[in-house]
Amino acid sequence: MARDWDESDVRIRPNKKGSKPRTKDRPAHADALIGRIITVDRGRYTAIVDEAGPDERLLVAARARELRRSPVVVGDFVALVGDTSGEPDTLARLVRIEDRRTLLRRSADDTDPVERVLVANADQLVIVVAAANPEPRTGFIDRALVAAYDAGLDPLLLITKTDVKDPAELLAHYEQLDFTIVLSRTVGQGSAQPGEHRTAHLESDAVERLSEHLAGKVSVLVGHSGVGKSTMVNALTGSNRATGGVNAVTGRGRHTSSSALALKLVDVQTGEPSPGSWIIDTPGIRSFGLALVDPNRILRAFPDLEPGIEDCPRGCKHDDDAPECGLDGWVSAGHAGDSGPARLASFRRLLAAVSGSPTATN
Ligand SMILES: Nc1nc2c(ncn2[C@@H]2O[C@H](COP(=O)(O)OP(=O)(O)OP(=O)(O)O)[C@@H](O)[C@H]2O)c(=O)[nH]1
Ligand SMILES: [Zn+2]
Repeated sequence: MARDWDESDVRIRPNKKGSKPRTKDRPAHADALIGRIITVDRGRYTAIVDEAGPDERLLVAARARELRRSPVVVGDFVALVGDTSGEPDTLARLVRIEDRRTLLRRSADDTDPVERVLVANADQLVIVVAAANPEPRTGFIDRALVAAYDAGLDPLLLITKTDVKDPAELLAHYEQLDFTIVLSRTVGQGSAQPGEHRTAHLESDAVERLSEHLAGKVSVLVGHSGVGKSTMVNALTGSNRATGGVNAVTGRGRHTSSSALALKLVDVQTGEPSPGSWIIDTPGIRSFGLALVDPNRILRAFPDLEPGIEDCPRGCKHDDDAPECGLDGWVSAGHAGDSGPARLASFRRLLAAVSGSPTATN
């Protein structure tokens, strides 16, 4: 379809204000291929085109001059022109970034308003913590939850290493929050079978449970070093990063940069790629600065509490230091149900995380 077009079909009207094409009226490069960005490395963008189709292939592209100042991130859908053969040593031209459905971003820290765009068009944020070794930090989880809600992603909490420690205490902490929690553990103390990699052997039920939640979605994984992220990603994608096996998808050797990387989820039963299911690993992202997040957007993640702010005084921050906050009355009147008080506490914990209050950093 799109290929029946040719450059001459696209009439770009002269623009009085400058040289920018009137993309709103008629897209420039209507003959372009649309690709999904799977990794970004030093100004080179790897895109997958004709995904799951007969001509599925990877293209390496560089940004067109007019996009020099526009960040292109993993998960972006982009328009590609020029040499789109995907042959070795060819370079396509990336001429347009399609509208983003969701956008995961952060500031460098909580007070720096400069936006870093991290991942586009993801559906889900998988927050990975270990039950122990390293100890889970609720401050990190809360912070990641805020980032997820702010970006429009569904959060999922993955607690690894439940063989090392019972996660009951951590689970109790999040009892009242309405998101999916998956527990995983290793079995057989990581005793490597011949032909197996040296990584721990994850209980297959846990891997299956998680992969059910990932099927058909684009999921971003975040977590601190050592929580078992790579171990899980390897189990889910059939790749082994430690040995550089990632190139089944990236077409390259070991992924050495610290930028995000999208990998295809593999069907645990058949070993075949699961269509439309992507896992985005983010080695460079350890936490989220939240300077960009408006407290009212956090509240949007608590629809059971939200109507309560109608009774708030003007400019109410809804936090622990807001004595006239309408949320207290709303909750004590029972409007938010039995779980209201805990939900309000959770909300205020997230608020505290945004403002960097010490109560959130446990
Ligand atoms: N006991 C136990 N060990 C695990 C589990 N999952 C992973 N591990 C081990 O934990 C260690 C860290 O795992 P990785 O997968 O390398 O952790 P990571 O989060 O990718 O860490 P970085 O590569 O530093 O980002 C490895 O020795 C794993 O074998 C688990 O469920 N239980
Ligand atoms: Zn209030």
